[in-house]
Amino acid sequence: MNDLKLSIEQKTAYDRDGYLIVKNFLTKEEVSLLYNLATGDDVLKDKAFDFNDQSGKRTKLTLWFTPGDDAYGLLTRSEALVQSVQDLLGPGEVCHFHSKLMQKEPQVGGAWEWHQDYGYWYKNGFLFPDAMISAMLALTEATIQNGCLQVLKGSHKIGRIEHSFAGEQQGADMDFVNEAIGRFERVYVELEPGDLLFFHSNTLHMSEANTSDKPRWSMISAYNLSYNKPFREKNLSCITPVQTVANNAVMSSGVKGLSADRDFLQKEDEITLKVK
Ligand SMILES: O=C(O)CCC(=O)C(=O)O
Ligand SMILES: [Fe+2]
Repeated sequence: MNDLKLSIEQKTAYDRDGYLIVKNFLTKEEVSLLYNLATGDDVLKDKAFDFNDQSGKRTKLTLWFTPGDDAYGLLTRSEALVQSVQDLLGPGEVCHFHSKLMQKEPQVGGAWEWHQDYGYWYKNGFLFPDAMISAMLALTEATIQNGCLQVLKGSHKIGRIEHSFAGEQQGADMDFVNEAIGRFERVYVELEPGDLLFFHSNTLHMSEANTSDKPRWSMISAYNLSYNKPFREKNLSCITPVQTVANNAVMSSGVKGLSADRDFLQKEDEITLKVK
């Protein structure tokens, strides 16, 4: 793992643009360990649920709250990742809200409507969007062809936009989105395996369906500062400071899968997701 220390310039860019790309955050060995685990682990597969877009295409995702001692937990607790989150969010205790393994399969991987992650999290009762961030780690390459993330550069400055159900997802009010599209640059975030993208909880983003013959797999981890205590979300992970581990923990732990008694999200239990 890259001994990441974000520069003042990177922090300035994040504050200005609402996102920051860190190339080669993970080594090739780490990515292949994590990807093999993602594709081979029965628990990760068993706990996955389908998340449908409006046209019926689906993303498979597995979401857990408390980070454990498995390779994914160790990654999200690594000094490099947690310290970078700290640098971007500013003072406060860094907590891990949840991580999702996103499995966007060839031909069937679904689209994501324009949204802000805070469009979801506001509904969980979080008050402070600036205390929340998403970190997306590419496990495969992400390209325009396989439906990479698109962000509107600088759109986090808009503040929260109203969100309502768009199929099973939350979509931002399209009048505001269309206005924003006219005013902010649209960036296609193409990533190599091991690259990392940070984005602000109010950054408008979306992705197209994966109509290519290549999968797009990623992990998205959401972090929060402990003072930002939500009044609806019951899971305590988001206000529990992360116990950090050394950057080499992912590799030195060997391949270790997630245990089945982890606090995985059941789709039915989540108030921000509509279950038909
Ligand atoms: O991975 C994607 O294409 C988008 C997912 C996303 O924005 C989310 O889960 O909030
Ligand atoms: Fe999102």
